[in-house]
Amino acid sequence: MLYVQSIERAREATIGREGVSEAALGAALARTEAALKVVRGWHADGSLPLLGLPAESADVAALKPIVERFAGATDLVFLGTGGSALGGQTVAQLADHLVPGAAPFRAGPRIHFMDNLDPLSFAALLAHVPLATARFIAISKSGGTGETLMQTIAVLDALKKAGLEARIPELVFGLSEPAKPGKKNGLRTLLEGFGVTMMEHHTGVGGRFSVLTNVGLLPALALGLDAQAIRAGAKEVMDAVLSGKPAAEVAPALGAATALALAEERGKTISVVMAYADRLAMFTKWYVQLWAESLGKEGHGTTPVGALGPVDQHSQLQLYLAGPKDKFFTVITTGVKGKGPKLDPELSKIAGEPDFGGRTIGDLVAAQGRATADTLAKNGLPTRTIHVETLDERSLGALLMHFMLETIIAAQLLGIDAFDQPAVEEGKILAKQYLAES
Ligand SMILES: O=P(O)(O)OC[C@H]1O[C@](O)(CO)[C@@H](O)[C@@H]1O
Repeated sequence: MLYVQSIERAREATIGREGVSEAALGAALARTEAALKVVRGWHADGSLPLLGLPAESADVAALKPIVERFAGATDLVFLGTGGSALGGQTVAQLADHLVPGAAPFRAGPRIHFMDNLDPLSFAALLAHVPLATARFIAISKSGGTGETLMQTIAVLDALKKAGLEARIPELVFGLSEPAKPGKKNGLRTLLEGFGVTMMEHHTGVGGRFSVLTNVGLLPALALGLDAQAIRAGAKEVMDAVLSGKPAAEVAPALGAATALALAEERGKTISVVMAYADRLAMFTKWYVQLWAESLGKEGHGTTPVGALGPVDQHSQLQLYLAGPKDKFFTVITTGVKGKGPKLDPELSKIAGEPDFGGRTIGDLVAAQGRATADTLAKNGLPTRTIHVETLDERSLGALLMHFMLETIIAAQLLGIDAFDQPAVEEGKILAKQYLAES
């Protein structure tokens, strides 16, 4: 198994009355059998293409010629937001993207995910990025997201003003849904007008579920990662779902049942995912969108919170341990024992920490992850642990698939559609209206 999940510290039998009772978990698991059946049916009839992706590889191979066109680039600038950026960034962290201490020294092109629209940041990018040697990749499933359209227009304009208009088809790439009669796709129309190569966003895979498509795997390949291994890891989890085993033995099903039972029985309306690895920081942000946008409907949903260990022990843990008992915790650890600098015994003694001597930084981080899970449990707070011994493409693929399946199964249990986000549209329309009036 690429990861090991345990819900023992979420059970009433282990932690007391804030934990899920056997009866409530049993009932949720019984409902989960039906949800699993639905998911297996969707896989069999192909009606949810995401479920078949882990077994595919031809589409990944087809990205090679695009990635070859990035060769020699000084900068790769990804334009896009939400599901069009979070999966790519999550995967890119395996190649040290946004990893303190490592990111500035990584070989290869500089990576920019301009996912948040901030005028000062975007102006800074355009002022500093060498336009002639950068590649710009605009990603939007709908092709109508205001942030992405604005960024793309600004880039095209900058290229034109720099006398690079003739090179736009070489420097700019697009990724969006195929043209549909009667459906506006501003990004596609704009870029095609400049002769830009357009890649197709899978029509059957929603943005926040798109990390295993070209949306997440193009950045992976561009950073030299093994995209097929990401798919292979995801396939192991999908295979477990298809194995026909009972829900209690299928990790994403057990996770969904536990989360839902804790929300219903014990009022755990906040789901904190705390990962003890810098390279999982974006994973927690990806999870937040996935869980929030998929389940926050019709008065349902629990509020996802991403946290990073050990740093957030020094900001959030006090609240988690002594604040309202409204949270379900997931602590994700990796096999860091023995990793990193080994500490000098003499210096450790002088610092008043003789036990640090001969130990590695990874030894401490491993101990901290374990201690946090145990402390939460000792305080009667329901905690699931997920351990990934080796964080690499395969295990990340497995984690991504686990959480996508857990979310889909949770939506089934709640009787809601995991794949739309109708409430967000209202604000988008209003913002465009205010802009027109300004
Ligand atoms: O990929 P698109 O269509 O630009 O959408 C970006 C994001 O905006 C949302 O539609 C929400 O506003 C997300 O669901 C999506 O991931």
